[in-house]
Amino acid sequence: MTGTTDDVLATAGGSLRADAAACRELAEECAREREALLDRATRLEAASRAEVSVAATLLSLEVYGWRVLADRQWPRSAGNVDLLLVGPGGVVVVDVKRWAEPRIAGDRLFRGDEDETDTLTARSASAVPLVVDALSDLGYAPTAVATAAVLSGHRLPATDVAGVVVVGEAEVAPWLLRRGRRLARRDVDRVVRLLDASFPPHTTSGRRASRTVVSPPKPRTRPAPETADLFDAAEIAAADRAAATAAPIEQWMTWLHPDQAPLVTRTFNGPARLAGPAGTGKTVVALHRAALAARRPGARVLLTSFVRTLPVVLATLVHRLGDGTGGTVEAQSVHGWARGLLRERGVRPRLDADRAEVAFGRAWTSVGRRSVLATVAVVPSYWREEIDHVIKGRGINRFEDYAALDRIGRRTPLRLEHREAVWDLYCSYQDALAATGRHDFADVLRLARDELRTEPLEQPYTAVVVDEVQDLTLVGVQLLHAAVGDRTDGLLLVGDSTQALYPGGFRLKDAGVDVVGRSVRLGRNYRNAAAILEHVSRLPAQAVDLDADVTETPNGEVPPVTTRLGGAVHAVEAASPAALDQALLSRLVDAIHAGARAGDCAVLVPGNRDAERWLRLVRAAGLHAVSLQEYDGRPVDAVKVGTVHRAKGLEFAHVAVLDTHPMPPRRSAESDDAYAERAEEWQRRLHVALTRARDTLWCGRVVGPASGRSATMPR
Ligand SMILES: Nc1ncnc2c1ncn2[C@@H]1O[C@H](COP(=O)(O)OP(=O)(O)OP(=O)(O)O)[C@@H](O)[C@H]1O
Repeated sequence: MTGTTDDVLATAGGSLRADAAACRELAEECAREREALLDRATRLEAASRAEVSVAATLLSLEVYGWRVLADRQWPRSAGNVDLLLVGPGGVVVVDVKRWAEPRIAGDRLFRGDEDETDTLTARSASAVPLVVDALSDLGYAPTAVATAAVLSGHRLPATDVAGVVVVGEAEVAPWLLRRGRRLARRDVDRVVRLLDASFPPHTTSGRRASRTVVSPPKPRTRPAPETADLFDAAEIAAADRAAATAAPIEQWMTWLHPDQAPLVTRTFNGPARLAGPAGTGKTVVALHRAALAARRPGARVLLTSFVRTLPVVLATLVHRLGDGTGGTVEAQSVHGWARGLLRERGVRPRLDADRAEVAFGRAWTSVGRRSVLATVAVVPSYWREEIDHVIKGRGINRFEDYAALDRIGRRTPLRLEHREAVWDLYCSYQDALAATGRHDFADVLRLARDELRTEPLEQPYTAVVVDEVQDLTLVGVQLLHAAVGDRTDGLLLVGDSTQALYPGGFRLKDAGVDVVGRSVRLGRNYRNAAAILEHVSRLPAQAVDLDADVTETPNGEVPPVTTRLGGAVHAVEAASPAALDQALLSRLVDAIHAGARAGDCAVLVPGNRDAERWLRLVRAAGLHAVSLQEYDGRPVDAVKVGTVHRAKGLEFAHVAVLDTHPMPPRRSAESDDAYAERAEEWQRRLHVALTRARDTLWCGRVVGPASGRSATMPR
């Protein structure tokens, strides 16, 4: 069959033409792909230069003990880490970003108009567990690992974006140097060795670009800046100086002992209790748990204590621990928090301790003094404590409950007629207080608890961590319990019964808090040098029965063993108070002139008036002094002066304690029971004071006629 001439000419060479068109199309596709690959290569080279530049900046920190592992492979996956940093400030996983227009708005990170926050956090969420996992064998707490995105070629102070520190290249070195000290030098070496093995260097041989990953280049507003001269040696030197002054007593541990580390990540399926003698790291573990809880999505964490000044100090420490990353922890005293809650609910309690004292005086004069209570050989303040701590502190509203109450920790037995008289005194006190329109501390907690019982928090806390719980009343515990409930890893009660400073006690189960099976006792002392611990162990330890029926699982050695050798105890006996003052002042001045840091020294005294007097004395001797009322946990170059109550939960390298008689002066008309109870409280306070000392302890007391007491120490 033949066609027309036109048909023949149109058909001829057709398949070759089609092949040619296909070749041409492929050539154009290759050309586009070539362009894209070249563009990608250019961007990768720039990114690589950015990583080199950041690495070079960080290498300059080697003199400060920082080590840099560059371009590491994730274990069991194709991912990589740009830089892994290990140094005195812990471990930091670094992602280097070479972006043209980074900016932070609110708590989001943008690249131009594009919100990159989720990509940023997703990367950190996949990298951090791998590092934590690698380090867990060494007892390293998860809170020790930070992630940072370094913006190459930009200036930006370190800012927390959803748990990742976003920092300009120029500010990364000062930021690292400012981080609290977390690792000793030999630990840095151990961690580097471990990470080096777990995260091998990325292999470069045989790498091929994949055609499928090639994407058309994104339009750019302007090219990302190449690294300029952003690295400022003066800034680094300043940060290093700041880190050096921050180091001594406020330094924070992330290197937890293997006994402690599992407690940070352990899941408690309800309220939990962390017990153990002074200095065993209870607070450290609690702060790690608070920092970790704050990193969880939707977290709302409260860190609190009965001691007014302690939460501020703890907040400073937890901030150092979390490095300002990973959510916030609210830190407030229990009373401060309760008052805030009441304010929000439109209730304005008028807390007035002085008026309360006057109201009690009236009640005692009109009712108490004429009752059978006047025949009991105790001082009137005993009855005030009975009302504050036993009746109001335990939330008792009905006489029948008080009549049947097991008065834990109270030694003076009260028969029914006594209890009736106490109840009358209580009612009279309440009337007198109501007449003034004022409230006492116990009222504030009770009002807040009742408020929460009527109307629970709209957004309950996800975790509430309570330090020094032994000093909280039963109503206080109920209040905090109501703020978090029985949720998993919610309520954590931290404390040591032997350090209770207030009279009366209760069992947690009476407060409706069940910690059975979730109560752990720490036993290894990290604070007190051996000589100090030995000295303290000679004092009788008096425990109020906070959770008598809870079996604590020992975690570590019991009885406590110290991890710090050496230390020194100076026991001074003077013939008069003036001679004792003089002895301590000379000691302080000599120690500081010999090179001791004023900020590492503390003078602990029994009462507020003694504290004011000692502030004046120290200043008159030409030294700087700061009241523990004002101390917020940040390093200060001044001798810290305060009462034992204000020193709770704190520690100092050198501590001087005044009035270290093992027994209080006996008051006239005080029964044996009443004196024994007061002596127990006295000894617990002394115990708290002495156990604040890390390296040296100075104990002073007046002996002989001026003291009115015997100087014998119990054996
Ligand atoms: N694993 C550890 N390694 C080294 N030091 C540690 C460790 N754990 C805790 N410490 C340090 O021991 C000291 C005591 O810890 P912490 O204050 O937590 O004790 P505590 O049990 O709360 O004491 P207290 O009941 O007296 O308040 C602190 O200086 C803390 O940094």
